[in-house]
Amino acid sequence: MFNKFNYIFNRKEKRKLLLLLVIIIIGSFLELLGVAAFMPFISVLMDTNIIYENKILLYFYRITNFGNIEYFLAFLALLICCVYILKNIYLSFMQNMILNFAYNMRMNLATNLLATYIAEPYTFHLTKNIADMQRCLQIDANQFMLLMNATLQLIAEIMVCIALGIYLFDTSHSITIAIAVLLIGCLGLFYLISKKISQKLGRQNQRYNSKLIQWVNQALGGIKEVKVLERESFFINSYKENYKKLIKGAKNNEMLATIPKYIVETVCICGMLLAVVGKMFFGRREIVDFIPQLSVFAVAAFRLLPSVGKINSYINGIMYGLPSLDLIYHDLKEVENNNRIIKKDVKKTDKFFIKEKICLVNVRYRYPNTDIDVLKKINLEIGKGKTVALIGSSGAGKTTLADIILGLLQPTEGRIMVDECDIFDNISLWHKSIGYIPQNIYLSDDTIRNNIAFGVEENEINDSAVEGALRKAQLYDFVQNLAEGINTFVGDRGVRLSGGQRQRIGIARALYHEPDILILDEATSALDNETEQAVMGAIEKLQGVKTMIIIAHRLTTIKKADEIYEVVNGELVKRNLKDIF
Ligand SMILES: Nc1ncnc2c1ncn2[C@@H]1O[C@H](COP(=O)(O)OP(=O)(O)OP(=O)(O)O)[C@@H](O)[C@H]1O
Repeated sequence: MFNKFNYIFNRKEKRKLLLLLVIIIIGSFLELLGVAAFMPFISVLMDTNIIYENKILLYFYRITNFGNIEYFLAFLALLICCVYILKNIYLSFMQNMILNFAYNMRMNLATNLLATYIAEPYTFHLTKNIADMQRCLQIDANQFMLLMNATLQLIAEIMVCIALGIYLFDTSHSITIAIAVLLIGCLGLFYLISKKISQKLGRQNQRYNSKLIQWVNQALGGIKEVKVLERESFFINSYKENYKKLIKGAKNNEMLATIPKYIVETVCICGMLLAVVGKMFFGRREIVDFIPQLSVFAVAAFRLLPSVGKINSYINGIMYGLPSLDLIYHDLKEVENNNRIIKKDVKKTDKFFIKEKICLVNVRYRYPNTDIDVLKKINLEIGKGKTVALIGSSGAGKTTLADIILGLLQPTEGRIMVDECDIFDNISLWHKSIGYIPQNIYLSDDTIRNNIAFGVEENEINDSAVEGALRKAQLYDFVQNLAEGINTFVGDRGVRLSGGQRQRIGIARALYHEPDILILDEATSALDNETEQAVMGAIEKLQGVKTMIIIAHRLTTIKKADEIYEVVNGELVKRNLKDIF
């Protein structure tokens, strides 16, 4: 566990943690002071002669110069109040620091995880389940925070128990030993039994949480099909079934965490009474002599009982959270070992300027964990300003080829060159030069303006570029007629727009940053003939100005292409316009 913490925390966080530990140690001494402060007060209350027997008490009695025991007692009471006020102010400050640290850790961890997931190669996302990543970012990061908080609180409570234990041992060996033996025995046994159960419940909790997210995504993501097929109850029941299993585990774990509280209370009270009874029968002193000691034990118990109970619930919390720590550690380690495409810093205005051509040289591609080459030996030259169309049957490998040209997939063999440069030498620069229009445009629940600029801060959006892109995508008139124009919200995934409008927003998005190269992957296949023609008309106007790669099923969309290639058995075969039409 500590190795994993060591891996997850950065240097700054480790320094903060060290500082917190020092603050916690000081806090436990203050707790001790809170209990110990009662001893002189009770002793003087029981027997005023103590003042003359105890050097410190005598010193205070003399310098305060009250001359009256009642006033001196009131002074001691006031002193205890002050100790408690200061101690508790300090402890609240300490708690605030612990919570701050744990919550900040949660935020940093979740942000780091998201950043690492996003930075991963596209192939990582092809194999990873989104619900698992969502759970890791939300639920596991939160579990980690709870685990972190529980560990710090556990250290604080253990420190308090040790400090108070030493003090109590000094006050009465027998009572302390009796209680300690009983406590360690009972709680040790309980811990051994509950450890495995808690970890198992934690792992179950992870699994069911993932499933819950998955059911929500499936039910709401496919709401149209769910409604038309009237499968509402299937999704609701599946969700509820999972929830039942989740809450059963969570409840059992909560229960497991509360049991020690009752054990501790029973053991402490029984232990203390046993020790007193033992002293009464076998001790050599009068029972009245033990009253100050017993009072201190009562005060200590008042502080210690909840503390020991909490220690157990923290241990339980740690066990329950361990699977989340394992998973976060595993995910961070996994991505560390992946070969990421190294990105170089580029200026906003930088671009790849094609002088002559884009070349695909002997490109071979095989998806990870498969044993078939989807693309075998692709050689292709696309001259500057030319439009190349790629056709082929379903599953032939057109999208794979587009993803390789986009730099999302790295060829298993071969290179993608822009004049003399390999695009993977500076992938950011390449991405700035291309506009990509996929078959399904992802629209966020935001305005048309923000969806076109996509991922650009609102105050940095270039409105004339948005307008230009809208015009080129044949959307300008439609947007002008909307009551709120470009500030109209499109709804989640663009539900308030028609398929054709969504597609054209995607085209406008690709054109917004004025790329030199356009890659269209079945970009117009969802549009009706008329809209498709209008959009293709707009795209055809860019012919000669931009270098274009068009993947299409409908041959009408590639009529004006300069060259046509068909993907057959993982290879490219040049086709003639006349042969196709
Ligand atoms: N993530 C993946 N892992 C393994 N194999 C994959 C993966 N994605 C695609 N494939 C396989 O690669 C082959 C080519 O798929 P691709 O999507 O490139 O075809 P396509 O020509 O674009 O098809 P369509 O026209 O139907 O979109 C298919 O046989 C497909 O099963």
